Amino acid sequence: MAYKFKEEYNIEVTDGLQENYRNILEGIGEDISREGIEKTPERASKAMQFLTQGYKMDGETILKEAMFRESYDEMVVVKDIELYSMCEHHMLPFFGKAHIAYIPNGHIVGLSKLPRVVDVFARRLQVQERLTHDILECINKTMKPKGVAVVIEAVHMCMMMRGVQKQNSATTTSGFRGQFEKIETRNEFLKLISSNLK
Ligand SMILES: Nc1nc2c(ncn2[C@@H]2O[C@H](COP(=O)(O)OP(=O)(O)OP(=O)(O)O)[C@@H](O)[C@H]2O)c(=O)[nH]1
Ligand SMILES: [Zn+2]
Repeated sequence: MAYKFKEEYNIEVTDGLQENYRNILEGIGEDISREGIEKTPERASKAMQFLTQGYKMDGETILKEAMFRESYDEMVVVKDIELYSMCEHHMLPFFGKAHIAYIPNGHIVGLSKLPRVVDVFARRLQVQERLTHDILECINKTMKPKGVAVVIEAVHMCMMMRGVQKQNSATTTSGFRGQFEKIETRNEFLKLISSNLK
């Protein structure tokens, strides 16, 4: 169960980050001794460790914990997996949904492991394209399915709160391997993820 983030923080990392957060607060003109801010460096340090816990996780190990031999060879789709990540350019959140499909090749995987793999790669500094690719390749390499597809739809705070300040634009990225490279299979997946069935 190495992938479960325990609320245990490395003291040296926490101390190092706290020092830096103190500098940031001073840098923006905050009074670091006022009551509301006093503990903020420690809180922010722990929050940042939580949000980047994916660096310590391994997607392959997670998938292998629940791969079961099974002859089912139709498409399996897990859609609307919520994700929270941070862009590597501004360290601001981007968030949205991931949709994953695979076609088994002798093995199925525990359904919860797919959202866990999303978190492994989302809980780091990312760009949406690489996040999509990381998830795709992890599933492809570990499960060797007949096909795998990943679509991510997300909004980026760095485009909303600052910069171009566009509130209504969303970004879609996708990746397809194996049988999903065929247009009919890809279309079936895209149709399934656009249905409202919950
Ligand atoms: N391709 C891609 N770009 C991203 C992602 N997240 C943020 N960005 C972009 O990264 C770019 C960084 O561009 P720079 O010109 O170096 O940074 P900047 O001056 O802050 O740019 P603006 O955001 O346009 O103000 C921006 O265009 C962001 O919109 C992502 O996941 N994928
Ligand atoms: Zn950004």
